[in-house]
Amino acid sequence: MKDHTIRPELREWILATARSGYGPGDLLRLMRDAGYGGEQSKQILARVLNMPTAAFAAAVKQSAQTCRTRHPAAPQQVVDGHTVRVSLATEAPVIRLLEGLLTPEECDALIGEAQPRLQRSLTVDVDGQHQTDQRRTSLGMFFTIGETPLVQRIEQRISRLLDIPVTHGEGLQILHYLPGQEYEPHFDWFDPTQPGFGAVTARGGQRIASVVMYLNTPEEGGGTGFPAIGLTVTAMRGSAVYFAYDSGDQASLHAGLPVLKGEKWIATKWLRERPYQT
Ligand SMILES: O=C(O)CCC(=O)C(=O)O
Ligand SMILES: [Fe+2]
Repeated sequence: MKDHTIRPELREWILATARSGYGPGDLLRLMRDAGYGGEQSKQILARVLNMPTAAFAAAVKQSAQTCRTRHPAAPQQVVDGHTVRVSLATEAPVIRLLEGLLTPEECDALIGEAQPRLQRSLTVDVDGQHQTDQRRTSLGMFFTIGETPLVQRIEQRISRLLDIPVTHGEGLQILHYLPGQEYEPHFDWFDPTQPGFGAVTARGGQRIASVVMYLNTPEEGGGTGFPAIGLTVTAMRGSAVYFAYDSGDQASLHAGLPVLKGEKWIATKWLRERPYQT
């Protein structure tokens, strides 16, 4: 298609709409709603946005798979007959306290399945490499998606509760902390200014939300702290803290506070904006 066949008003409208935050998929839908054919719309949009048509089509496909989690609403949500109470909510950052996300039996069984496979926890450095880290002294392990019937059931429950496909989840991570062990304040999203950003987001894109599930109640300490708002969530068996963020949300800073007495077991589910499981 020749450039001169695109009317200047249309070109202006496309550019203005794209600048105001509409993605390739939205633009395509709007053009079709306005009566343009699918192929014709793709070609016009690719031309105005200065992209090869194939790259534009790939961007549409990607943006169609991009999603956000739904923040569970108070007072409770019933998922597959299982009641989850939403007992605290903040909006900046977005946090929901989820009581009864797991049953005591599920907590114990999950610990039992993870225990034989624990290893020193790793963190992801700025180059996307995994490494041991002084800031994170717990032992941990990862399940693969749907690895056991129990893991599958928990993943299904989270998926329904947050309205996001299971495929957007990273494998469930189990962590075990002993007295003195902690996870110092950090963000779960990947920093776009770091050199490893491309590598860690190549599959699944950015992280958009976390669910930290408490598998036991530590005798003392071991809550999850949100220092930007001065909030400490108590670690209590079966409950969970859900928090959602966009990259750069400084208020989502959080920490696994030191266990003072007893031990702490958690299961963490990190969610990505696009499918992570292929
Ligand atoms: O241990 C906690 O309470 C927080 C864990 C955490 O922040 C994480 O696994 O990303
Ligand atoms: Fe975290």
